[in-house]
Amino acid sequence: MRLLDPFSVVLMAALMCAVMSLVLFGARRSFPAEMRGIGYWSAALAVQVFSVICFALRGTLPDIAVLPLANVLFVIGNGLSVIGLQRFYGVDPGWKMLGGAAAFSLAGMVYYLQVAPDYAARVFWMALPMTLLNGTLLYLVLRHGRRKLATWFFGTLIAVNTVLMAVRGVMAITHGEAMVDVARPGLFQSFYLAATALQPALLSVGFLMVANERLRRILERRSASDPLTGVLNRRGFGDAYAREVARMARMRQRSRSLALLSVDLDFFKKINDRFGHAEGDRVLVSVAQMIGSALRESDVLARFGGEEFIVLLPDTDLKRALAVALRVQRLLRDASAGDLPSCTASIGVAVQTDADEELDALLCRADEALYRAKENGRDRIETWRAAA
Ligand SMILES: Nc1nc2c(ncn2[C@@H]2O[C@H](COP(=O)(O)OP(=O)(O)OP(=O)(O)O)[C@@H](O)[C@H]2O)c(=O)[nH]1
Repeated sequence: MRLLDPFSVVLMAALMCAVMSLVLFGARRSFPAEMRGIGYWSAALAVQVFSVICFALRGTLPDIAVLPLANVLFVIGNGLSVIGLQRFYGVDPGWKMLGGAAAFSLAGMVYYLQVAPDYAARVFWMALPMTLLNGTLLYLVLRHGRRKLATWFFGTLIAVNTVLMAVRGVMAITHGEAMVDVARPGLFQSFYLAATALQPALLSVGFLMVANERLRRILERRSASDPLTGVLNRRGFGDAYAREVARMARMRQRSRSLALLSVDLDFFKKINDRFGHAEGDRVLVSVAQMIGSALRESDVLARFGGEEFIVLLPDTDLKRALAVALRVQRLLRDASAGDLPSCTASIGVAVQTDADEELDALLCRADEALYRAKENGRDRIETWRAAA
């Protein structure tokens, strides 16, 4: 029973590969530089187009001129997908595996075409590197992919493909040439033909879905952080604060409290004026690191702009908040021996015990305390006190 015409299927496959290759090549520029591997995925598809062209020349040119090349290009195409995914996940690219798989397939193809012609043996031989490469793709997704819908879709496609490659290899040995020759009619042959034709384009869609998911996370992170120091910005801090207050409300314990430190560098304008803006930037980066080193994992550090940092201390009362503020103050003083210009900070401390209080009100109270620290001579810590 012939379900599919091999030539038409192969032609459609080549066209899909070519289009997807162009799509990925164009898309690669719209992704941030830290997202790597997309260019390799595009190259992988382009190589597979050439592989299909070689397969299509079968009959026009002698088998020995086209089949080894077509198969090796198919292996290289799949190998480049592996390299692309390795780079995408930040894993060292396995060039040796790609080279080894290509050499292995070339040797087998030439041997089973020229020396001991055997179609079934060729299919089995080719199934080995293809199963290895697709199995590596699957391993990479399982090991490094985030458990998201896009990853499940991508992983399932790769798993189906890997199983198909392995099954075809086994069937070549157990059932012989008639069962695995795609030029012959048959259900399995047609299924294999359709699946391998769709595979490169479908896998690329899966890869693009995973890449988009990564892009979404990167943009989300960027929109929540301060580009200079890498700590949270006002937006990110607002989200972290809202999460903390919601947690506080859930606990329904009146004794629970959180604290806020408003840390403002003293006479920072002088540092800029004397050493230049770039040096001022370096001081801000180093101050952010210093404050961060004085905090617990659960504490939240942010820079809203300028030379003011805000610290959120969950589950913290006034006494502990003052201890943290003191630690920050000491760290800044001690750092004056380093290569960067030294600076001190004034710190305002406010504590929140009511989960219904708004962030702006808490910030206002911390700022009032900060203002007093500035007024009273700077390089000081003041706590918010209700007006008498
Ligand atoms: N290098 C650098 N400087 C910044 C940045 N943002 C704000 N500034 C500078 O920080 C300085 C803040 O100056 P002021 O508000 O007068 O405060 P100050 O000099 O620290 O004085 P007090 O806060 O009163 O102790 C200004 O010179 C701003 O240009 C930044 O991202 N990088």
